[in-house]
Amino acid sequence: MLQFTKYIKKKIMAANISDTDVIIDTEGITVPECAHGPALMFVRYSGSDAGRRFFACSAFRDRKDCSFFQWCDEKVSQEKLEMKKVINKSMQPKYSHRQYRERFQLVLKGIHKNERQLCRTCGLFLLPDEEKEHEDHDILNKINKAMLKLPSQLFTPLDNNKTYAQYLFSKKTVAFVLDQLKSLNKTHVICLGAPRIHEAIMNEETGTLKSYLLDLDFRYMQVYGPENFSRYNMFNHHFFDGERSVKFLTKFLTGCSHDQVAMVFDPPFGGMVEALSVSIRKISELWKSVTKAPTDLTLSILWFFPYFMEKRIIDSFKDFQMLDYKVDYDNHTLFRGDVKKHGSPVRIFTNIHPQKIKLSADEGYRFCAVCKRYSAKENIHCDVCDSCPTKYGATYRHCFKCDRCNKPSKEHCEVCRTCQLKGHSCDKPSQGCHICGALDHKRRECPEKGSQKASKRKRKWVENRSKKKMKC
Ligand SMILES: C[S@@+](CC[C@H](N)C(=O)[O-])C[C@H]1O[C@@H](n2cnc3c(N)ncnc32)[C@H](O)[C@@H]1O
Ligand SMILES: [Zn+2]
Ligand SMILES: [Zn+2]
Ligand SMILES: [Zn+2]
Ligand SMILES: [Zn+2]
Ligand SMILES: [Zn+2]
Ligand SMILES: [Zn+2]
Repeated sequence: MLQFTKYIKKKIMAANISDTDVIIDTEGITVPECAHGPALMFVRYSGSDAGRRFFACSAFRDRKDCSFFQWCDEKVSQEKLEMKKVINKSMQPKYSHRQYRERFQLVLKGIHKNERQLCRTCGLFLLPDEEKEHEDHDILNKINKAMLKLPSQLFTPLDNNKTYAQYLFSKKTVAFVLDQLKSLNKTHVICLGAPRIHEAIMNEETGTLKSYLLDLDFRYMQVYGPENFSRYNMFNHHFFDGERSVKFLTKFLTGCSHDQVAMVFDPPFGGMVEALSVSIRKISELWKSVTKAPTDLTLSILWFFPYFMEKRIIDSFKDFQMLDYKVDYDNHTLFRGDVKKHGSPVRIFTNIHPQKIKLSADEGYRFCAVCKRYSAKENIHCDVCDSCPTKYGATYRHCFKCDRCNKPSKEHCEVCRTCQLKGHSCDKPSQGCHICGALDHKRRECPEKGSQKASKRKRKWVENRSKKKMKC
């Protein structure tokens, strides 16, 4: 299982540090749309088409799930454009938000609880005469009103990592998040890709919190009206109901003070951080303009992501910090093996001061007076680094050659000039810049970018490593 978890980690990192980059700046370019709104523009750096730009689906990372693909320099025929329109339409949900709501009201008020049915295969609450169309499907019967208040438990989790990656928080994590929001005096929460937090807030009896859900999952259009839910794509900031949704979200935020709002954000881990960052900034701008927040303030965000993506988040959001709290999921079986040993690898990244987010002593967290934050019990303060440096697993050990703390399973390698796992291969850099090989930046920030000497330099660098390795 440990090996399997490593495999998943590699895949998540590969989605973000691959030979393909997303190009955010598309000003002056006509961006085509797939069924999930405007496509993203990418460039690949290797293979026969290296350097050629293309458009692909922003939401789904497998062509099997959304086949949209178009070269940026391609002339698309009218016939193909028409065909794409037909495909996009066929991939939309069966009903509009209004129609889903009307159907749901009929189910709620017109059908006795013993007769109420949900087709879990289609994610659709059924009207009386529709049963036949779903004959071979997975049908849930006898749905009472209490069950309808917990849609995230009724719907089958869409846990394909390349599409919805629907991993749902455990009860404990939901309670933790709600407690934190309350103690931070938040009243309005934007749940971006966090249906379970939304559901818990909607069911809260005290009513101190209000929530607005933004999610790609069309099934929630049945349960929540537009005043609480909009179908939204977090990779291209696309509201499927356009301005109408923006108006509802604006209305939700209207009247509350800027510091009463927070956003809880749990995206698919394989998604591109750069694209997510753009959407976060746009939502933040909306919050700023509606609540008239001072320009130097930012929307309070709790972003759930694996610890090994820390650098990528901090690169985009300098004021974010990673908390030690280990986020627990109900259906994240992929992480189970390691979770038993070390706890979950998923953390919270936030721009809220970590001191304000109290972690329970009962679960082993303690307050580090030097760092002014709560740290996990294994995360012992290092006086040399002047921080609590352990990210995951056993307590990190200080390496004076690297001048930082590293995993205890690693030891310093004179060839790589960093701490590496025993038995690693010195000539295969697992991370770092594809152009010059340095570990402290990505291809995008490489000073050698665009230089003709770059590949020569990389070749030389690899050669040197191999020579050193032989000497070693
Ligand atoms: C990792 S799950 C998070 C669920 C959360 N842990 C909870 O329990 O509420 C990812 C969520 O993002 C949603 N999602 C996936 N792709 C999306 C996209 N492109 N835009 C918006 N939401 C998306 C999924 O439907 C799912 O609810
Ligand atoms: Zn698509
Ligand atoms: Zn069905
Ligand atoms: Zn510390
Ligand atoms: Zn240290
Ligand atoms: Zn070292
Ligand atoms: Zn090495």
